Amino acid sequence: MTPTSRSSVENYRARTLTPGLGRLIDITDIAPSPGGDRIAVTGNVMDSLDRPPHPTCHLIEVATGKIRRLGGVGPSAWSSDGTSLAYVNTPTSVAILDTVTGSRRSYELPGVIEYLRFAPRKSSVLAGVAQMSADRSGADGSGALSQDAPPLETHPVEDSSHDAGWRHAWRIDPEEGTVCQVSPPGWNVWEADWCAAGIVAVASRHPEESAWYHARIVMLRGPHTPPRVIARSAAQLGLLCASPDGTAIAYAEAICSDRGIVAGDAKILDLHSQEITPVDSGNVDVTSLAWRDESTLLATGQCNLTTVVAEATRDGNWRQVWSSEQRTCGDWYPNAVPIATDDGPGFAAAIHDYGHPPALTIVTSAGEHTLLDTGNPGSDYRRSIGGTLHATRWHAPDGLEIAGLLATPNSPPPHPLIVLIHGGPVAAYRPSWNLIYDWTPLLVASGYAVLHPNPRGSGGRGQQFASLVRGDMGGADTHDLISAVDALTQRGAIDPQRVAVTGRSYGGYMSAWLATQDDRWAAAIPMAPVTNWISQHFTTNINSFDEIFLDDTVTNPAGRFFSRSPIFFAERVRTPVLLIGGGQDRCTPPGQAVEFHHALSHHEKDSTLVIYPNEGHHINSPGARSHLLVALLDFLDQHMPAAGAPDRNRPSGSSPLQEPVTDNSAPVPPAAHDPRQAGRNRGR
Ligand SMILES: CSCC[C@H](NC=O)C(=O)N[C@@H](CO)C(=O)O
Repeated sequence: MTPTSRSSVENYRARTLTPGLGRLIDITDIAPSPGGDRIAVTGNVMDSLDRPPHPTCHLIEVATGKIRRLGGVGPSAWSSDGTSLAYVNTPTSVAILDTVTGSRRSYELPGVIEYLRFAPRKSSVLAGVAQMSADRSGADGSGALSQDAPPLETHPVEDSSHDAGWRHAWRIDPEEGTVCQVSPPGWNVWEADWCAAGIVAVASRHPEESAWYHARIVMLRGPHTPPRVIARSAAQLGLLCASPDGTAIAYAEAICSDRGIVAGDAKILDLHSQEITPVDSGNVDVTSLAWRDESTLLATGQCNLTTVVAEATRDGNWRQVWSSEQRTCGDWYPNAVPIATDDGPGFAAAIHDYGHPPALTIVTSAGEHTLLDTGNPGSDYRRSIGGTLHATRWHAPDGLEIAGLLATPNSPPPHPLIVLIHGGPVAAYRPSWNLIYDWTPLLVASGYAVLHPNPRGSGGRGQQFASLVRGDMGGADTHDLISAVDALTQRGAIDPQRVAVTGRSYGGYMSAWLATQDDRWAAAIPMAPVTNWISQHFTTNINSFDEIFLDDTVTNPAGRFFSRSPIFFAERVRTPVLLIGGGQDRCTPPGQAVEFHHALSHHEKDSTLVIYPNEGHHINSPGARSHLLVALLDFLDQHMPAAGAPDRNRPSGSSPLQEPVTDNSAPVPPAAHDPRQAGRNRGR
């Protein structure tokens, strides 16, 4: 670790984060009251630079913008008369606040509460409860849900005592003061909502993450009766919500690679007639659904790089009410919720773009009204050093147009380039504040252009486009990425001698794979990668994923489990490789990075391995994150220094990232981020 990169990262973190300490820095859940006069908001607050942000609920008065901190960890739900607000108070308890009297009662549940739904016109609350041993989704960072459990001493996915935790639906009855499980044993409930006949759910017969890929929509019939299946799909099912009168449900049918990252075709199922009406959203992949009233849904979606908000009626008609190619809302994908306003029906969303962090905004036909802006001098500073983001398009060798977002320093081109490949593969970039990973502004400020490509298989371009990666991972999408580098070179935007490839999860797989397929890369940095689909199949908690997306069986020796695994082509690699993994990752276990490192070392290639013992699929703790960024900058600087990168001979403090800050943070405690396992092999 060079002191220069270290001080760059520490200064970057201090200057971008310190001004936001103690304040909301993002918005993760928005719940408007039925009358639209108040909005319950959950967002993250960071108290100190060396602790991860924590979620907190707030209540905002729409007329005045007055904000009250409720505490709790969210999310929340309103009763239909607007007099009660339920919110997750601690990970395992729900608070129900009487907003008229101010009194509050708390209900303890036997696990981690993931979502809440108030029964229409009643006081009961439905809670989705996951047992402590249940897995987080890969999209949520993987690892066990239990925050307090000590890190496992053994390799987590090989620990046979690890019992997959179940997820169940529970009912809280405030009038009786009781809580009870309402889903039957033997059925795992991923999502649920009230309906006229009881409760509808996305459910599967097994609790493991892998079972989600085959989940169905069921009608729950109490804790002692098997549910009745009411909808199934060859793809995945999500975004379930029931109409306020409980007579219909809306959901999305989508090709998904991750639980919680859903973009697809919206459907409405009439629970009485059993008739399913497709919503005609055209080229828009639907990413969130919420009923405005008995007959109208507010839907959000992505169409290529554009974010779309629309209203859909029960007969499947679609009317766009807002769209932007420059701004977006939501987290992994666009998200917005309906709100009643004096100007008529509107929507509330956390709107952001590459230059502005999320701002809670109410949008009506009369215009936009910002209620809460999470911007602060730290985000202003980040904008000032983060360069410019442009949409860019190129053609793959087979003629298919591919789109992406290119972030460039404000210095003249050509720039050294980092190709930052998103995970999934069915996810997508759009012009958002964090561009999924939150690394781009630092890389741009260090002198690198960063390409965020949406190769075939990405979300937001329809189910046919998403399906192009099924049975062909590491196939045509490889050429979508290579052709991007060719196009940017031809346009004079980048220096082809200094191109790195990186990404996490599926992006980590593609980074390792590209290093085996082409020698043009100056550096490859696969993070949480898959490098051997065969061992991945037997160690991951989502082995349905590889079967679906390789469209093959692990026992086929001539099949894609072999032919698309980077490890079997390690001898071809000419690129220096830095492999990163999380010790608690159950999605792409750390063994995937370890195996590739050993294979590269066996062939005397230049490989470095860093495993963070206490991290999951995402590297979240501030210490490990800082270590990762320093390792990344050092590796890039070593193999493809940026012209505008800090000059090693320049005195500290003379580059934008090294200016001393007045309110500096404490240095990162070394014990928090010392990699347990780090190896280096200097190859030929
Ligand atoms: C390559 S195996 C699984 C990869 C994972 N997708 C499914 O779980 C993945 O790429 N996750 C992304 C999110 O899309 C990530 O960034 O973690």
